Amino acid sequence: MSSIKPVEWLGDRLMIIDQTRLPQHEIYLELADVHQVAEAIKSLKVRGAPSIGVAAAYGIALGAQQIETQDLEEFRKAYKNVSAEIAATRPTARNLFMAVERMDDIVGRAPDVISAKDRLAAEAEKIHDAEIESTRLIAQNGAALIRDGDTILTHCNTGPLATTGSGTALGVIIEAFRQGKKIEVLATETRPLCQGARLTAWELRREHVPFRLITDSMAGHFMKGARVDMVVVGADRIARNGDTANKIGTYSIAVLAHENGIPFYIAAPSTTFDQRIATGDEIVIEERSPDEVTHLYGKRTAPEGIEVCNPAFDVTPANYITGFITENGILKS
Ligand SMILES: CSC[C@@H](O)[C@@H](O)C(=O)COP(=O)(O)O
Repeated sequence: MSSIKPVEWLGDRLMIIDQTRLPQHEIYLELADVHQVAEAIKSLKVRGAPSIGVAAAYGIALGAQQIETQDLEEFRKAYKNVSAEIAATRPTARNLFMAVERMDDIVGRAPDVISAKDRLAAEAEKIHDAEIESTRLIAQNGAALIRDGDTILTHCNTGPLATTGSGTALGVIIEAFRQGKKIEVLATETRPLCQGARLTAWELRREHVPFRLITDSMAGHFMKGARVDMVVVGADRIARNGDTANKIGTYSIAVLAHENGIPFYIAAPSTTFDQRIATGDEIVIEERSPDEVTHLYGKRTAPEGIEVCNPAFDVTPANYITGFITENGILKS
């Protein structure tokens, strides 16, 4: 089985797998400029906090490469637009802003245009390599929490597609399975865009991990019946006090886990932790198009002309979180 490369730097363009077309179509797209990268992030062709951060870094490196001047001040002015275009794509994932800040810092310190461009490309590769290594360690650290015979519930998609590496929550699950533990997974559909049904189901099947797909509203039913031993999900941004933004629906699952005495873990690299914000109240929640709610797989399911809410994420208060599985070990909440 070939390994998935959700984001690949080709030196003068970026290749991604179009996650909006999975699982029916495995299509790779070549993105030739920063505008195409920004559009791919906005439209979720590339998605999941670590993958967004990696694509953002390469997008900025690509945009900078295409600035034609040799004058450093002019270059820095044009670079600001490149960086701002990427920063404006999606507001919630900390990884995106971590990447933007690191790239901005490189430009601020470069002595000339040629070295700025070279160092930006090198920095993007460094960010990419670090996410791959972090998720490898997260998978190992988290797998130790899983016992033989466990049923694990997960939400959204947090595998290789979402991370460019082993995955966060899904990486933990896949690693436990590879270690020979007999586990079963309950994967939620994850409305409105069905990252669970489309992407997690695709990734688990590729890995031959036994799983069953459930709709989001079935989670409580399975937890109450003592048929879930552990919940593990990913994160888009974690505040200093441990409040965690993740895919919409995560908060409901955390409350249900708490009510039923089931451990609830967040798996995330240090690049998702935001030291600048004290609590989850400061996290900006992305509001996406109403079409994502009124339509399912491109087909309208709701009447025309109605009011719709579509927050892409919610915040789970730290007191519902048993612990954080990171590359540096398990942090208790
Ligand atoms: C390892 S990915 C962690 C999160 O980014 C993931 O759980 C999630 O919420 C993804 O949301 P998405 O809107 O699909 O980018």
